Amino acid sequence: MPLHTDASPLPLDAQGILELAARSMFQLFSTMSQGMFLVDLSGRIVWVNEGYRRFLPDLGVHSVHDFVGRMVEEVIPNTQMRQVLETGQPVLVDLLTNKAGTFVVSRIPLHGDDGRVIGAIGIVLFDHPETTLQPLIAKFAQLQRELDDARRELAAQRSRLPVAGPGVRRAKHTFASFVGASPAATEVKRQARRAAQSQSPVLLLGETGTGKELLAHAIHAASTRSQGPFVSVNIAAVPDTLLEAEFFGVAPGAYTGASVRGREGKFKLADGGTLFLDEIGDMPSNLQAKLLRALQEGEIEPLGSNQLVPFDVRVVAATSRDLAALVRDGLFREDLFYRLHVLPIRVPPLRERRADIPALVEALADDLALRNGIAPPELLPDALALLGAQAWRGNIRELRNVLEQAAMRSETLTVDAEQLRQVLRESGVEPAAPTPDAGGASTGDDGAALLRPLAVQVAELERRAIAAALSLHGGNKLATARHLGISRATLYERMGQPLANTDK
Ligand SMILES: Nc1ncnc2c1ncn2[C@@H]1O[C@H](COP(=O)(O)OP(=O)(O)OP(=O)(O)O)[C@@H](O)[C@H]1O
Repeated sequence: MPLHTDASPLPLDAQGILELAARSMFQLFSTMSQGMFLVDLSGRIVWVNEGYRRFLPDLGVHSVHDFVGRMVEEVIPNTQMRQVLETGQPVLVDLLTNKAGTFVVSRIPLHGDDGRVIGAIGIVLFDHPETTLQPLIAKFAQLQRELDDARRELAAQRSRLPVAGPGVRRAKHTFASFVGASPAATEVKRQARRAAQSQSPVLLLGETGTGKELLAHAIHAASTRSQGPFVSVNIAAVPDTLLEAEFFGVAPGAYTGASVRGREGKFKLADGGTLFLDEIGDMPSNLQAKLLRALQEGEIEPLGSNQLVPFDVRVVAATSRDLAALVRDGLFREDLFYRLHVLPIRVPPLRERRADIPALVEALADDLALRNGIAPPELLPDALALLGAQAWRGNIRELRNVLEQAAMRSETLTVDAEQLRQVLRESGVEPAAPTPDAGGASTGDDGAALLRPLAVQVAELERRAIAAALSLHGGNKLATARHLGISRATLYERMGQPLANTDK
């Protein structure tokens, strides 16, 4: 292709092309950047473009005449232009913070014909990077957090301190972290607080993302074992073949390839503290028997050892599966079920406590802001109403994810209903239409509902209580009646069924 045509008159010589390229790039930077200025070899400002002038008031300079002719350090605090003049090395991207704000800047030396530095050019690529570069900064903040976590875990493994090995920590949450003041949330916290006072096993039952793990931490933190370790095992996440070693540990040199020092299992690591067994419904059946024996005897037998090791652990188990149904189907041992089912707590799904949504949104937004180094996203009223109407099958975890994605996409840090709809659709959920009280302003228990005849309201409450207790106990009527503090006969009567003697 010819370089020199009438339509595109490119110079033919290399020098000409270079000069043209330099001029074009200079113009590009001048228009695309937020501002530019030039200093001579002594560091004196000799030129400033139109864009840069708007920073002058924040730098405390009243006119361009007070800027041009001054030494760069006098008017731009923290500038690194002098280093560029002295070393001749460009700084392509840097953050500069001074009284005018934080800026992403470039500094490029200017060379004379003989190759020597004769000055430098300063370019403000972005101002307010905390908003313009938000996705980048958020990503960086997240990577930094992950790096910090990994470093902490590594340091603790090295020093073999049980408090910070993977899954071994002091409790991260207390009851104050469990946000919610609706009747359902208050009741679950009441039950969990009572459970914290006891040494018996606790079984947390509830859909995914309802806060079972958070409650397990809180129970530990409020128990007499709070100074001991909190150790968790997510049974669904560990391959079946590794679970036994994970639970009970491995004796030194137990098998070819086993470490000479052996490995402590989670039971031993949790000694004196709480062992949280998450997704207990996924426990393989051969291990169920071993877990039952360990719980009954208070002793474990590490793999490859024939010695029994005592442990002192309080077990909190959790599952999102219907454990009673698993027992009925022969997939979960009944004796283990009863061993764990001493203090069952049903953790309600979010749709049963919609009144908590505004408070949860506020707490989650603050937490997101803290973790990502941003201002908390602010939800407009239509956005809150939309959130209040969703089914939330993934419960609070899903709410958190939706908020996080919406906040990351919003350029203004306010989130409206349309942005949320988009996020919901992209995660495969068809958004439900907002309902008038969906923002949680009303709990649904007040207003017109409270003015209905008392008998109607009492009957409705009774129906809901029985349904909830039946579901918690997998349809077991005896356990349901006990839970509700009524006789089995009363339960049948309220359910409108004849008393069945064969029923448990
Ligand atoms: N009441 C609450 N207040 C504030 N945050 C909550 C609450 N409940 C849950 N969360 C947050 O929601 C997320 C999911 O909670 P958590 O992991 O405890 O749920 P889970 O029931 O154990 O879920 P899974 O069954 O999937 O393990 C976490 O980020 C947790 O901090």
